[in-house]
Formats: sequence, structure tokens, C-alpha cells
Amino acid sequence: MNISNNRVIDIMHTRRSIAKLDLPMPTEEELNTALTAAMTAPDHKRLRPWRFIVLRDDALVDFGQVLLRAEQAATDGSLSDAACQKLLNMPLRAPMIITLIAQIKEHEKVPSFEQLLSMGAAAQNLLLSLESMGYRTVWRTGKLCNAPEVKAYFRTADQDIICGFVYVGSSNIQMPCRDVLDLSEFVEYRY
Ligand SMILES: Cc1cc2nc3c(=O)[nH]c(=O)nc-3n(C[C@H](O)[C@H](O)[C@H](O)COP(=O)(O)O)c2cc1C
Repeated sequence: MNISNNRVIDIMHTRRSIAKLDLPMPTEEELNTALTAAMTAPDHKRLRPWRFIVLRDDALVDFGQVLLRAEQAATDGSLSDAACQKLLNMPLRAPMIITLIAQIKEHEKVPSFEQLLSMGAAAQNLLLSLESMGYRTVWRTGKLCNAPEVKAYFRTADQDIICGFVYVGSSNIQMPCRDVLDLSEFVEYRY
């Protein structure tokens, strides 16, 4: 098997998160392709515990207001103007945000942690698919990720878990290569 010149592995190695992203963002067709690839994630009993909510344009502004309300509720409203502005600007760090929601279902053989992991696998598929199309991303959560105001905005059920927000766009920033890991720190072989 030829493992050099393997595009999938190259994309995994070279993908880096980028904090500030600009246009262009994926077209509808590209996004549908990436989301379809995301949903090839391993999925015990085919529960499909995934929900994706794509925000762009005015929805990014709305989401900033939701974050502000959530923070105000958590801090009894005692926020400086600068802190308010920072929250409002958070979703504007990219032209598109894909919200990742693990829609947890009751199943006798599939506990919630498996469904959560399936959403995580779908998220990584999504990052790699978008990267393969030339877009850049960053997966963020933040302390307000599952705040009641945020869950209400995305109309999630109580048991659902918002697994974060994939910020998507473009950037010419060249990030340094990853450190080379010593596999023996993380991997053990038994024969
Ligand atoms: C579930 C999850 C939540 C994350 N939340 C944040 C976050 O809120 N803010 C942040 O800067 N990075 C966050 N990260 C880390 C970045 O997505 C990214 O992986 C990290 O900055 C390392 O960069 P790299 O992807 O280029 O290796 C999160 C990662 C995961 C998996």
C-alpha cells in the first residue's frame, strides 16, 4: 500500500484551526457535500444523533445577541460595554458557523456517551471535508455553549448537548507544522 501521497492523511496532518476567517464561505452544494460526509461517522444502531444548524448573515448577529443575553443572565447583567461588545462580535469571526448538536436518543444498547462520540466523529469529518475543499475552520465551544438561552435559541431538548460551533471561512494564514509526537507516549502494543 502506498502511504505517501495519500490525500486524506495529508489533509489530516496539515489541517490547522484558524481564529479569524473571511469570505469566501462554502457554497450550498459544497456545504451539503461536507455535511453528507460528516454523517458517514460511525453510528451505533443508526440513531443518527446529529443535528447541524448553519448560521450566516443576520443569524450571526442574532447569535451574538443570544450570547450576550446568556452572559447577562449568568452574571446578573453586570457587564462592561467592552464585555458586551466582545460577546456580540464573537460570532462575527467567520462568515459561517455550523452548530453541532448531539441529539441524544433513548436506546437500551446505545448510551448517550456513544451518541456524543458519534457527533464528535461527524465533527471531525466535517472539518476535514471543508479543509479538502480549501476552506479553513475552527471548532469552538466556550462557557456559554450549553447555557439555557443558547439551548433555547437552537430549540434543543433537555438531553441534547451542543457540542460546539464550527466556524468556517477562508484565510491565507500559514500555520506552523504540527509538533512531531513521540508515539510511545500515547500508544502501547501488546502481542
Ligand atoms: C469540543 C472542542 C471544543 C473546543 N473549544 C474551543 C474554544 O472554545 N476555543 C478555542 O480557542 N479552541 C477550542 N477548541 C480547540 C480548537 O478547535 C483547536 O483544536 C485547537 O486550537 C488546536 O488547533 P488545531 O486544530 O490547529 O490543532 C475546541 C476543541 C474541541 C474538540
